[in-house]
Amino acid sequence: MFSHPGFDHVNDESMLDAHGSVLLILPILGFVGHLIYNKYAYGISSIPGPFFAAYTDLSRFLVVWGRRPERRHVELHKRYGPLVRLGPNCVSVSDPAAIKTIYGLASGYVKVGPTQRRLQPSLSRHLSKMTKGRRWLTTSYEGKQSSFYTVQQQAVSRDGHLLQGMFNTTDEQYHAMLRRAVNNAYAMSTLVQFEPLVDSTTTEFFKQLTRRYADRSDQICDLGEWLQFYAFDVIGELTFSKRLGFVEHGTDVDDIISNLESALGYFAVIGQIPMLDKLLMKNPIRMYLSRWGVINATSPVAVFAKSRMSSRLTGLEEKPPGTPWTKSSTDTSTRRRDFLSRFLEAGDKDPAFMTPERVLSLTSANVFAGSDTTAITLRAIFYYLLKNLHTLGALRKEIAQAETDGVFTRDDKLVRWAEANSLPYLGAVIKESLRIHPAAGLPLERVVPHGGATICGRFFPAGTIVGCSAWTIHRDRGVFGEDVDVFRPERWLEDPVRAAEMNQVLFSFGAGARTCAGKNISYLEMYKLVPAMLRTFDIQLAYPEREWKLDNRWFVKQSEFYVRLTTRGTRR
Ligand code: HEM
Repeated sequence: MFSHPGFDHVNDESMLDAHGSVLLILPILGFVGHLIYNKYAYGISSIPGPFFAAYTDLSRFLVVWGRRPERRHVELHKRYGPLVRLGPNCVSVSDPAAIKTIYGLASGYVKVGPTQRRLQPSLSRHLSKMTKGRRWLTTSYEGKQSSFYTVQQQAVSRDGHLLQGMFNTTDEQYHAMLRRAVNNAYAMSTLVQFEPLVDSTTTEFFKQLTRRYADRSDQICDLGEWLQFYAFDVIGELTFSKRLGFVEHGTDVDDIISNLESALGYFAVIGQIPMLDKLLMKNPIRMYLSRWGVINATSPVAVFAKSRMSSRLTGLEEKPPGTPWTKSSTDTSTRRRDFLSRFLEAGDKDPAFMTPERVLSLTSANVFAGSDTTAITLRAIFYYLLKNLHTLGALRKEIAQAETDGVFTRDDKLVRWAEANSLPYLGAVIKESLRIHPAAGLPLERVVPHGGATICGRFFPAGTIVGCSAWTIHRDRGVFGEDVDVFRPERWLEDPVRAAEMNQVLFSFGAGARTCAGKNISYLEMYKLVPAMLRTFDIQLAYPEREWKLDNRWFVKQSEFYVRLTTRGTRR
């Protein structure tokens, strides 16, 4: 056979070129195929949304990365209507009527969410036969795949053991048992017993503000930061009977605020592409290094909660997870009626279920879910009052009237819960602040249950991630009125029927089985602090022409909220 060396060379080169091209083209084809699959395989291709959102979760990842997703979500719903596709398998819903459907007690929507491919049922059944039901090949929406909420489960010990708390657990049965065991601690009827714990922090808070800022023309107070110190110390008092020292020292004790902030930023962004969590925070190598003591992967919140609990309990550090701890029998503080003592009582009733680790998870959940959120709402209350001076005037008038009527019975300027509760305008201010600036700034994701569901007249296959965000729900003009962008507490007082309707869809605390456990506690804090603060100080914006800054890392945190303080009446 004739063969010319030059030709061989040419053939080799073209073979190589062909191989190279195939190697290049195959991944491109795979990638394009993957994008097209994303667009059509989830059965929601007709839901409108930004172009790239249908093809890749990178789209919503970048929106959250930009730190103002709540603003973007409001814009998107204005443009596309009540249903917006945020990702290949993720839909944001802004119709208030959908709250009942998605979050209703018997709705069957849960916090578990798939990130792996969800196959159409027929294809899934077929593949299941082919693979003899092996799950890893036939990914379904059931099971414990990573999701927005599992990203938030953090390591509780160096061995990488994850803490399943009330807020972040995706096991609904476990959640129901946990919540049932401690529901009493959060009940309205226990609030009165918590009052002294709130009062002691409030007294210290006013003492520090007076000493550092009041009546000093050279001193500007970062009220936003101080309200955060306050909220953290209150949660410390309520949970551990131990103020954590934020207010006394005017500083971020043990860097817990900044640590929590970083964690929240991570949860928000990585929660959009949850499988990244396995490469980053829950990377097996990272966990391995932690087990070997090279790094420490334990969550700062868990470390913080553990160290606060250690003075009340012995043997916490040494025992492996799951073994009971012993209460220090000589420590009378265990009898205090704070959250920890209530959780421990639940442990006495059912030691097999309420293990030390679960008590730790409950105390951590309080710190995680109850500090930043309350600080954010308190900031919103004061900021909007100061930006809308007529509302501040109306609230001051109500407080002055209560003063004249002898409603307030304490010798200091603090206000009892029952007294504050009798102030309707105060209630309206709090509700309006919760409406206009909800703490949680992302859709609260849930998974459409078996059989699929109809939302806003559209069918969604089982496994679709759907969620409402308070930021879009609260801008529904049908429910809240045409002036949704205006801070107007009066809307809550004008018409009782309308107010009841608004109350029904106020979504700041979520809804249904996973609604905020600490809602009553946060009302207790807000109802007590706001009138007491206004009775103690005159407050003015230091820079009335400036706006605060917002940063949405799951919770929409405000900064640059500066005020001047003047003491009212006689100093205490
Ligand atoms: C104004 C203050 C607060 C706001 C706006 C708020 C908001 C929320 C929201 C939106 C959820 C539901 C999250 C979801 O569905 O994914 C939630 C859950 C939760 N919150 Fe709050 N919260 C506040 C204060 C508190 C306080 C003070 C505590 C503790 C004392 C607390 C403890 C919890 C817990 C334990 C959960 C999980 C409930 C469950 O899944 O059963 N929160 N909160």
